Amino acid sequence: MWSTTLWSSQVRAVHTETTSPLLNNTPSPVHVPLRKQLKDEAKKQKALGKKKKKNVNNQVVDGWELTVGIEIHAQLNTARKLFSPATTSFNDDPNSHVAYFDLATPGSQPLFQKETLIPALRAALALNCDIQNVSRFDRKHYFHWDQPSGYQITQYYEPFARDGRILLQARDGIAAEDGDGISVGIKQIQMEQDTAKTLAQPGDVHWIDFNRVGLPLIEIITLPDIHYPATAAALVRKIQALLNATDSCVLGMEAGGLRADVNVSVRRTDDPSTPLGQRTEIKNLSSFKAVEDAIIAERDRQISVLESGGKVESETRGWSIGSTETRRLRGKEGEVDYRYMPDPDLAPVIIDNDLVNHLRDGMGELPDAEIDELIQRFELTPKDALSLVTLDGGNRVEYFWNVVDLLARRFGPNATSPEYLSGYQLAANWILHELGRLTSGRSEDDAQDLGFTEDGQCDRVPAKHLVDILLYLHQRKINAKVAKELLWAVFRRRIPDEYATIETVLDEEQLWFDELNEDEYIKLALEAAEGQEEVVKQFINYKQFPQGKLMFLVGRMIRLGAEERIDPKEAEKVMKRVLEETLVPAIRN
Ligand SMILES: Nc1ncnc2c1ncn2[C@@H]1O[C@H](COP(=O)(O)OP(=O)(O)OP(=O)(O)O)[C@@H](O)[C@H]1O
Ligand SMILES: [Mg+2]
Ligand SMILES: [Mg+2]
Repeated sequence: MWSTTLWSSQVRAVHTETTSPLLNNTPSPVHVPLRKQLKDEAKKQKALGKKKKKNVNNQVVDGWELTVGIEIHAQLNTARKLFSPATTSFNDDPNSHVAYFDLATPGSQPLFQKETLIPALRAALALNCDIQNVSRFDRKHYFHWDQPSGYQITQYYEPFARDGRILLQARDGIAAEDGDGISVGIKQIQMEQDTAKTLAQPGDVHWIDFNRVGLPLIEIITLPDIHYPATAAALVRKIQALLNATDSCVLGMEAGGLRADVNVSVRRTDDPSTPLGQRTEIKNLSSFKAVEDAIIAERDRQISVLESGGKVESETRGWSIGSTETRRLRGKEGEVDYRYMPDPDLAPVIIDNDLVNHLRDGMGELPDAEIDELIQRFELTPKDALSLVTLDGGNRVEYFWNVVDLLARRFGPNATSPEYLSGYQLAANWILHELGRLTSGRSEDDAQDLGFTEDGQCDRVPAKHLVDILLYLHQRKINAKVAKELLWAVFRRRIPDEYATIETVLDEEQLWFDELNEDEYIKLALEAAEGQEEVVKQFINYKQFPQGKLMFLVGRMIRLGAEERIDPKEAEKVMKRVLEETLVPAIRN
């Protein structure tokens, strides 16, 4: 009876005259993908030749204290909607996953989908919350086309999780003013329904996609514990990483699976007894940068209002990428406007301690512990370790672990001994930087996702191919240039079928590194220095070692020799030794 394909791939047009003052999701202008917005903005800035004030230097305004509290809405990783058996979908045909209840069809009733609790509980545990054994659902009323029933079901009076905490460390990218770290309180987490998606069209037409209506969300509400814009962005980034790591939410901000509302207030620092200032709320931010930029803009706006004798109004504001100002959307609705009431159609949610303990035991390693492990085991920099864990929603680090396993197998019984450390480091470096380069693209065609899966597979660059390339490079059987070309060939699927393995490619194309032997390097160094007495003289009694001159001579070596037989690092070493032991003494005498 519950149809999940109520409207098959149709988009209905709705004509509107007015918009509700209470609408939650303000209709967006004609939809432009985030990636394109970011690109366009970069172009615009470039064209203007504008140098923006760096955010790093803009964390504090003398005489004022900023206070921020954040509400994060995240889509739970579940198969079904919160109160209907319609399946969840991303990017499917519009209105293809809609049950009667989702449209508030008369006679339909909510059916709580219990399994949606599992990812919600995992998220709450990762944020150190107290799970409430009893919680309830309430109705929050407002009238807008994105919510057909006229109310959103949420948890207002009794949320399922309270009193959590998240620790932010310096390596998470918090403002320098916060020092080594800061703990931000989580006031509560509640489950609630998502709204339908509105796609504004030219003219007075809005398309509505009800696939999203009723999807399960959690709203994570922090205490107003944040005082610097960069720390706010770091908090959202870290919560996203935690939600990904616990599989509570699989989509990040860029994919629209996570949205943040920031609440901003300011107060003068001269009298510490003054209460917090009046907050305004900026809704629906969809990137970490937008979080930081919008807070800075709103802080500065409030300060100038107050400095000119005005009063900050309680209001809801908006922000668009690339702007320098927030804009008023509407006065902030109060609790009275929403007419909250317990939902009489839904029973209380009872959560047993056994379930909570079971989930806590099965949580696995959280990002902080994983970053510590990467730093300790492979001596990665905190920055690289953090990037590895954060990129691709945590999928890239899974790929790294797969590569580590394969490498260890190839290194043999002593795989954990220090002599192989540089091999694992090379892998981390390549997985972060060289693989990153593949998609940041030489051409538009390359600008695509590498498509890492949750279990760390990558169809475009299979781990076994990468391991072959890295091993040959590490053993100096190929040089870096060939290694990079091979990576591109793998990525672009340019390796012909008959070349089944990397080894056959190297054989067939004669790409093995046939490095010069020591005598040949020395001969080449001497040859490169011929007729360069003036340069060689710079290496006698220098104040600062003339590295530039050394590299000039190395450059000559590479041009004179067979480039594919030279390792530039080795050439540099030999050149330096030849200068010190032969060429300089010859001039001195
Ligand atoms: N003076 C203040 N300055 C900055 N932030 C504040 C201040 N007072 C409260 N906050 C923050 O504002 C947020 C309030 O969120 P909450 O969901 O409780 O209410 P709401 O914004 O009225 O609800 P909703 O937007 O979901 O309808 C919290 O993150 C809180 O920490
Ligand atoms: Mg809220
Ligand atoms: Mg709010």
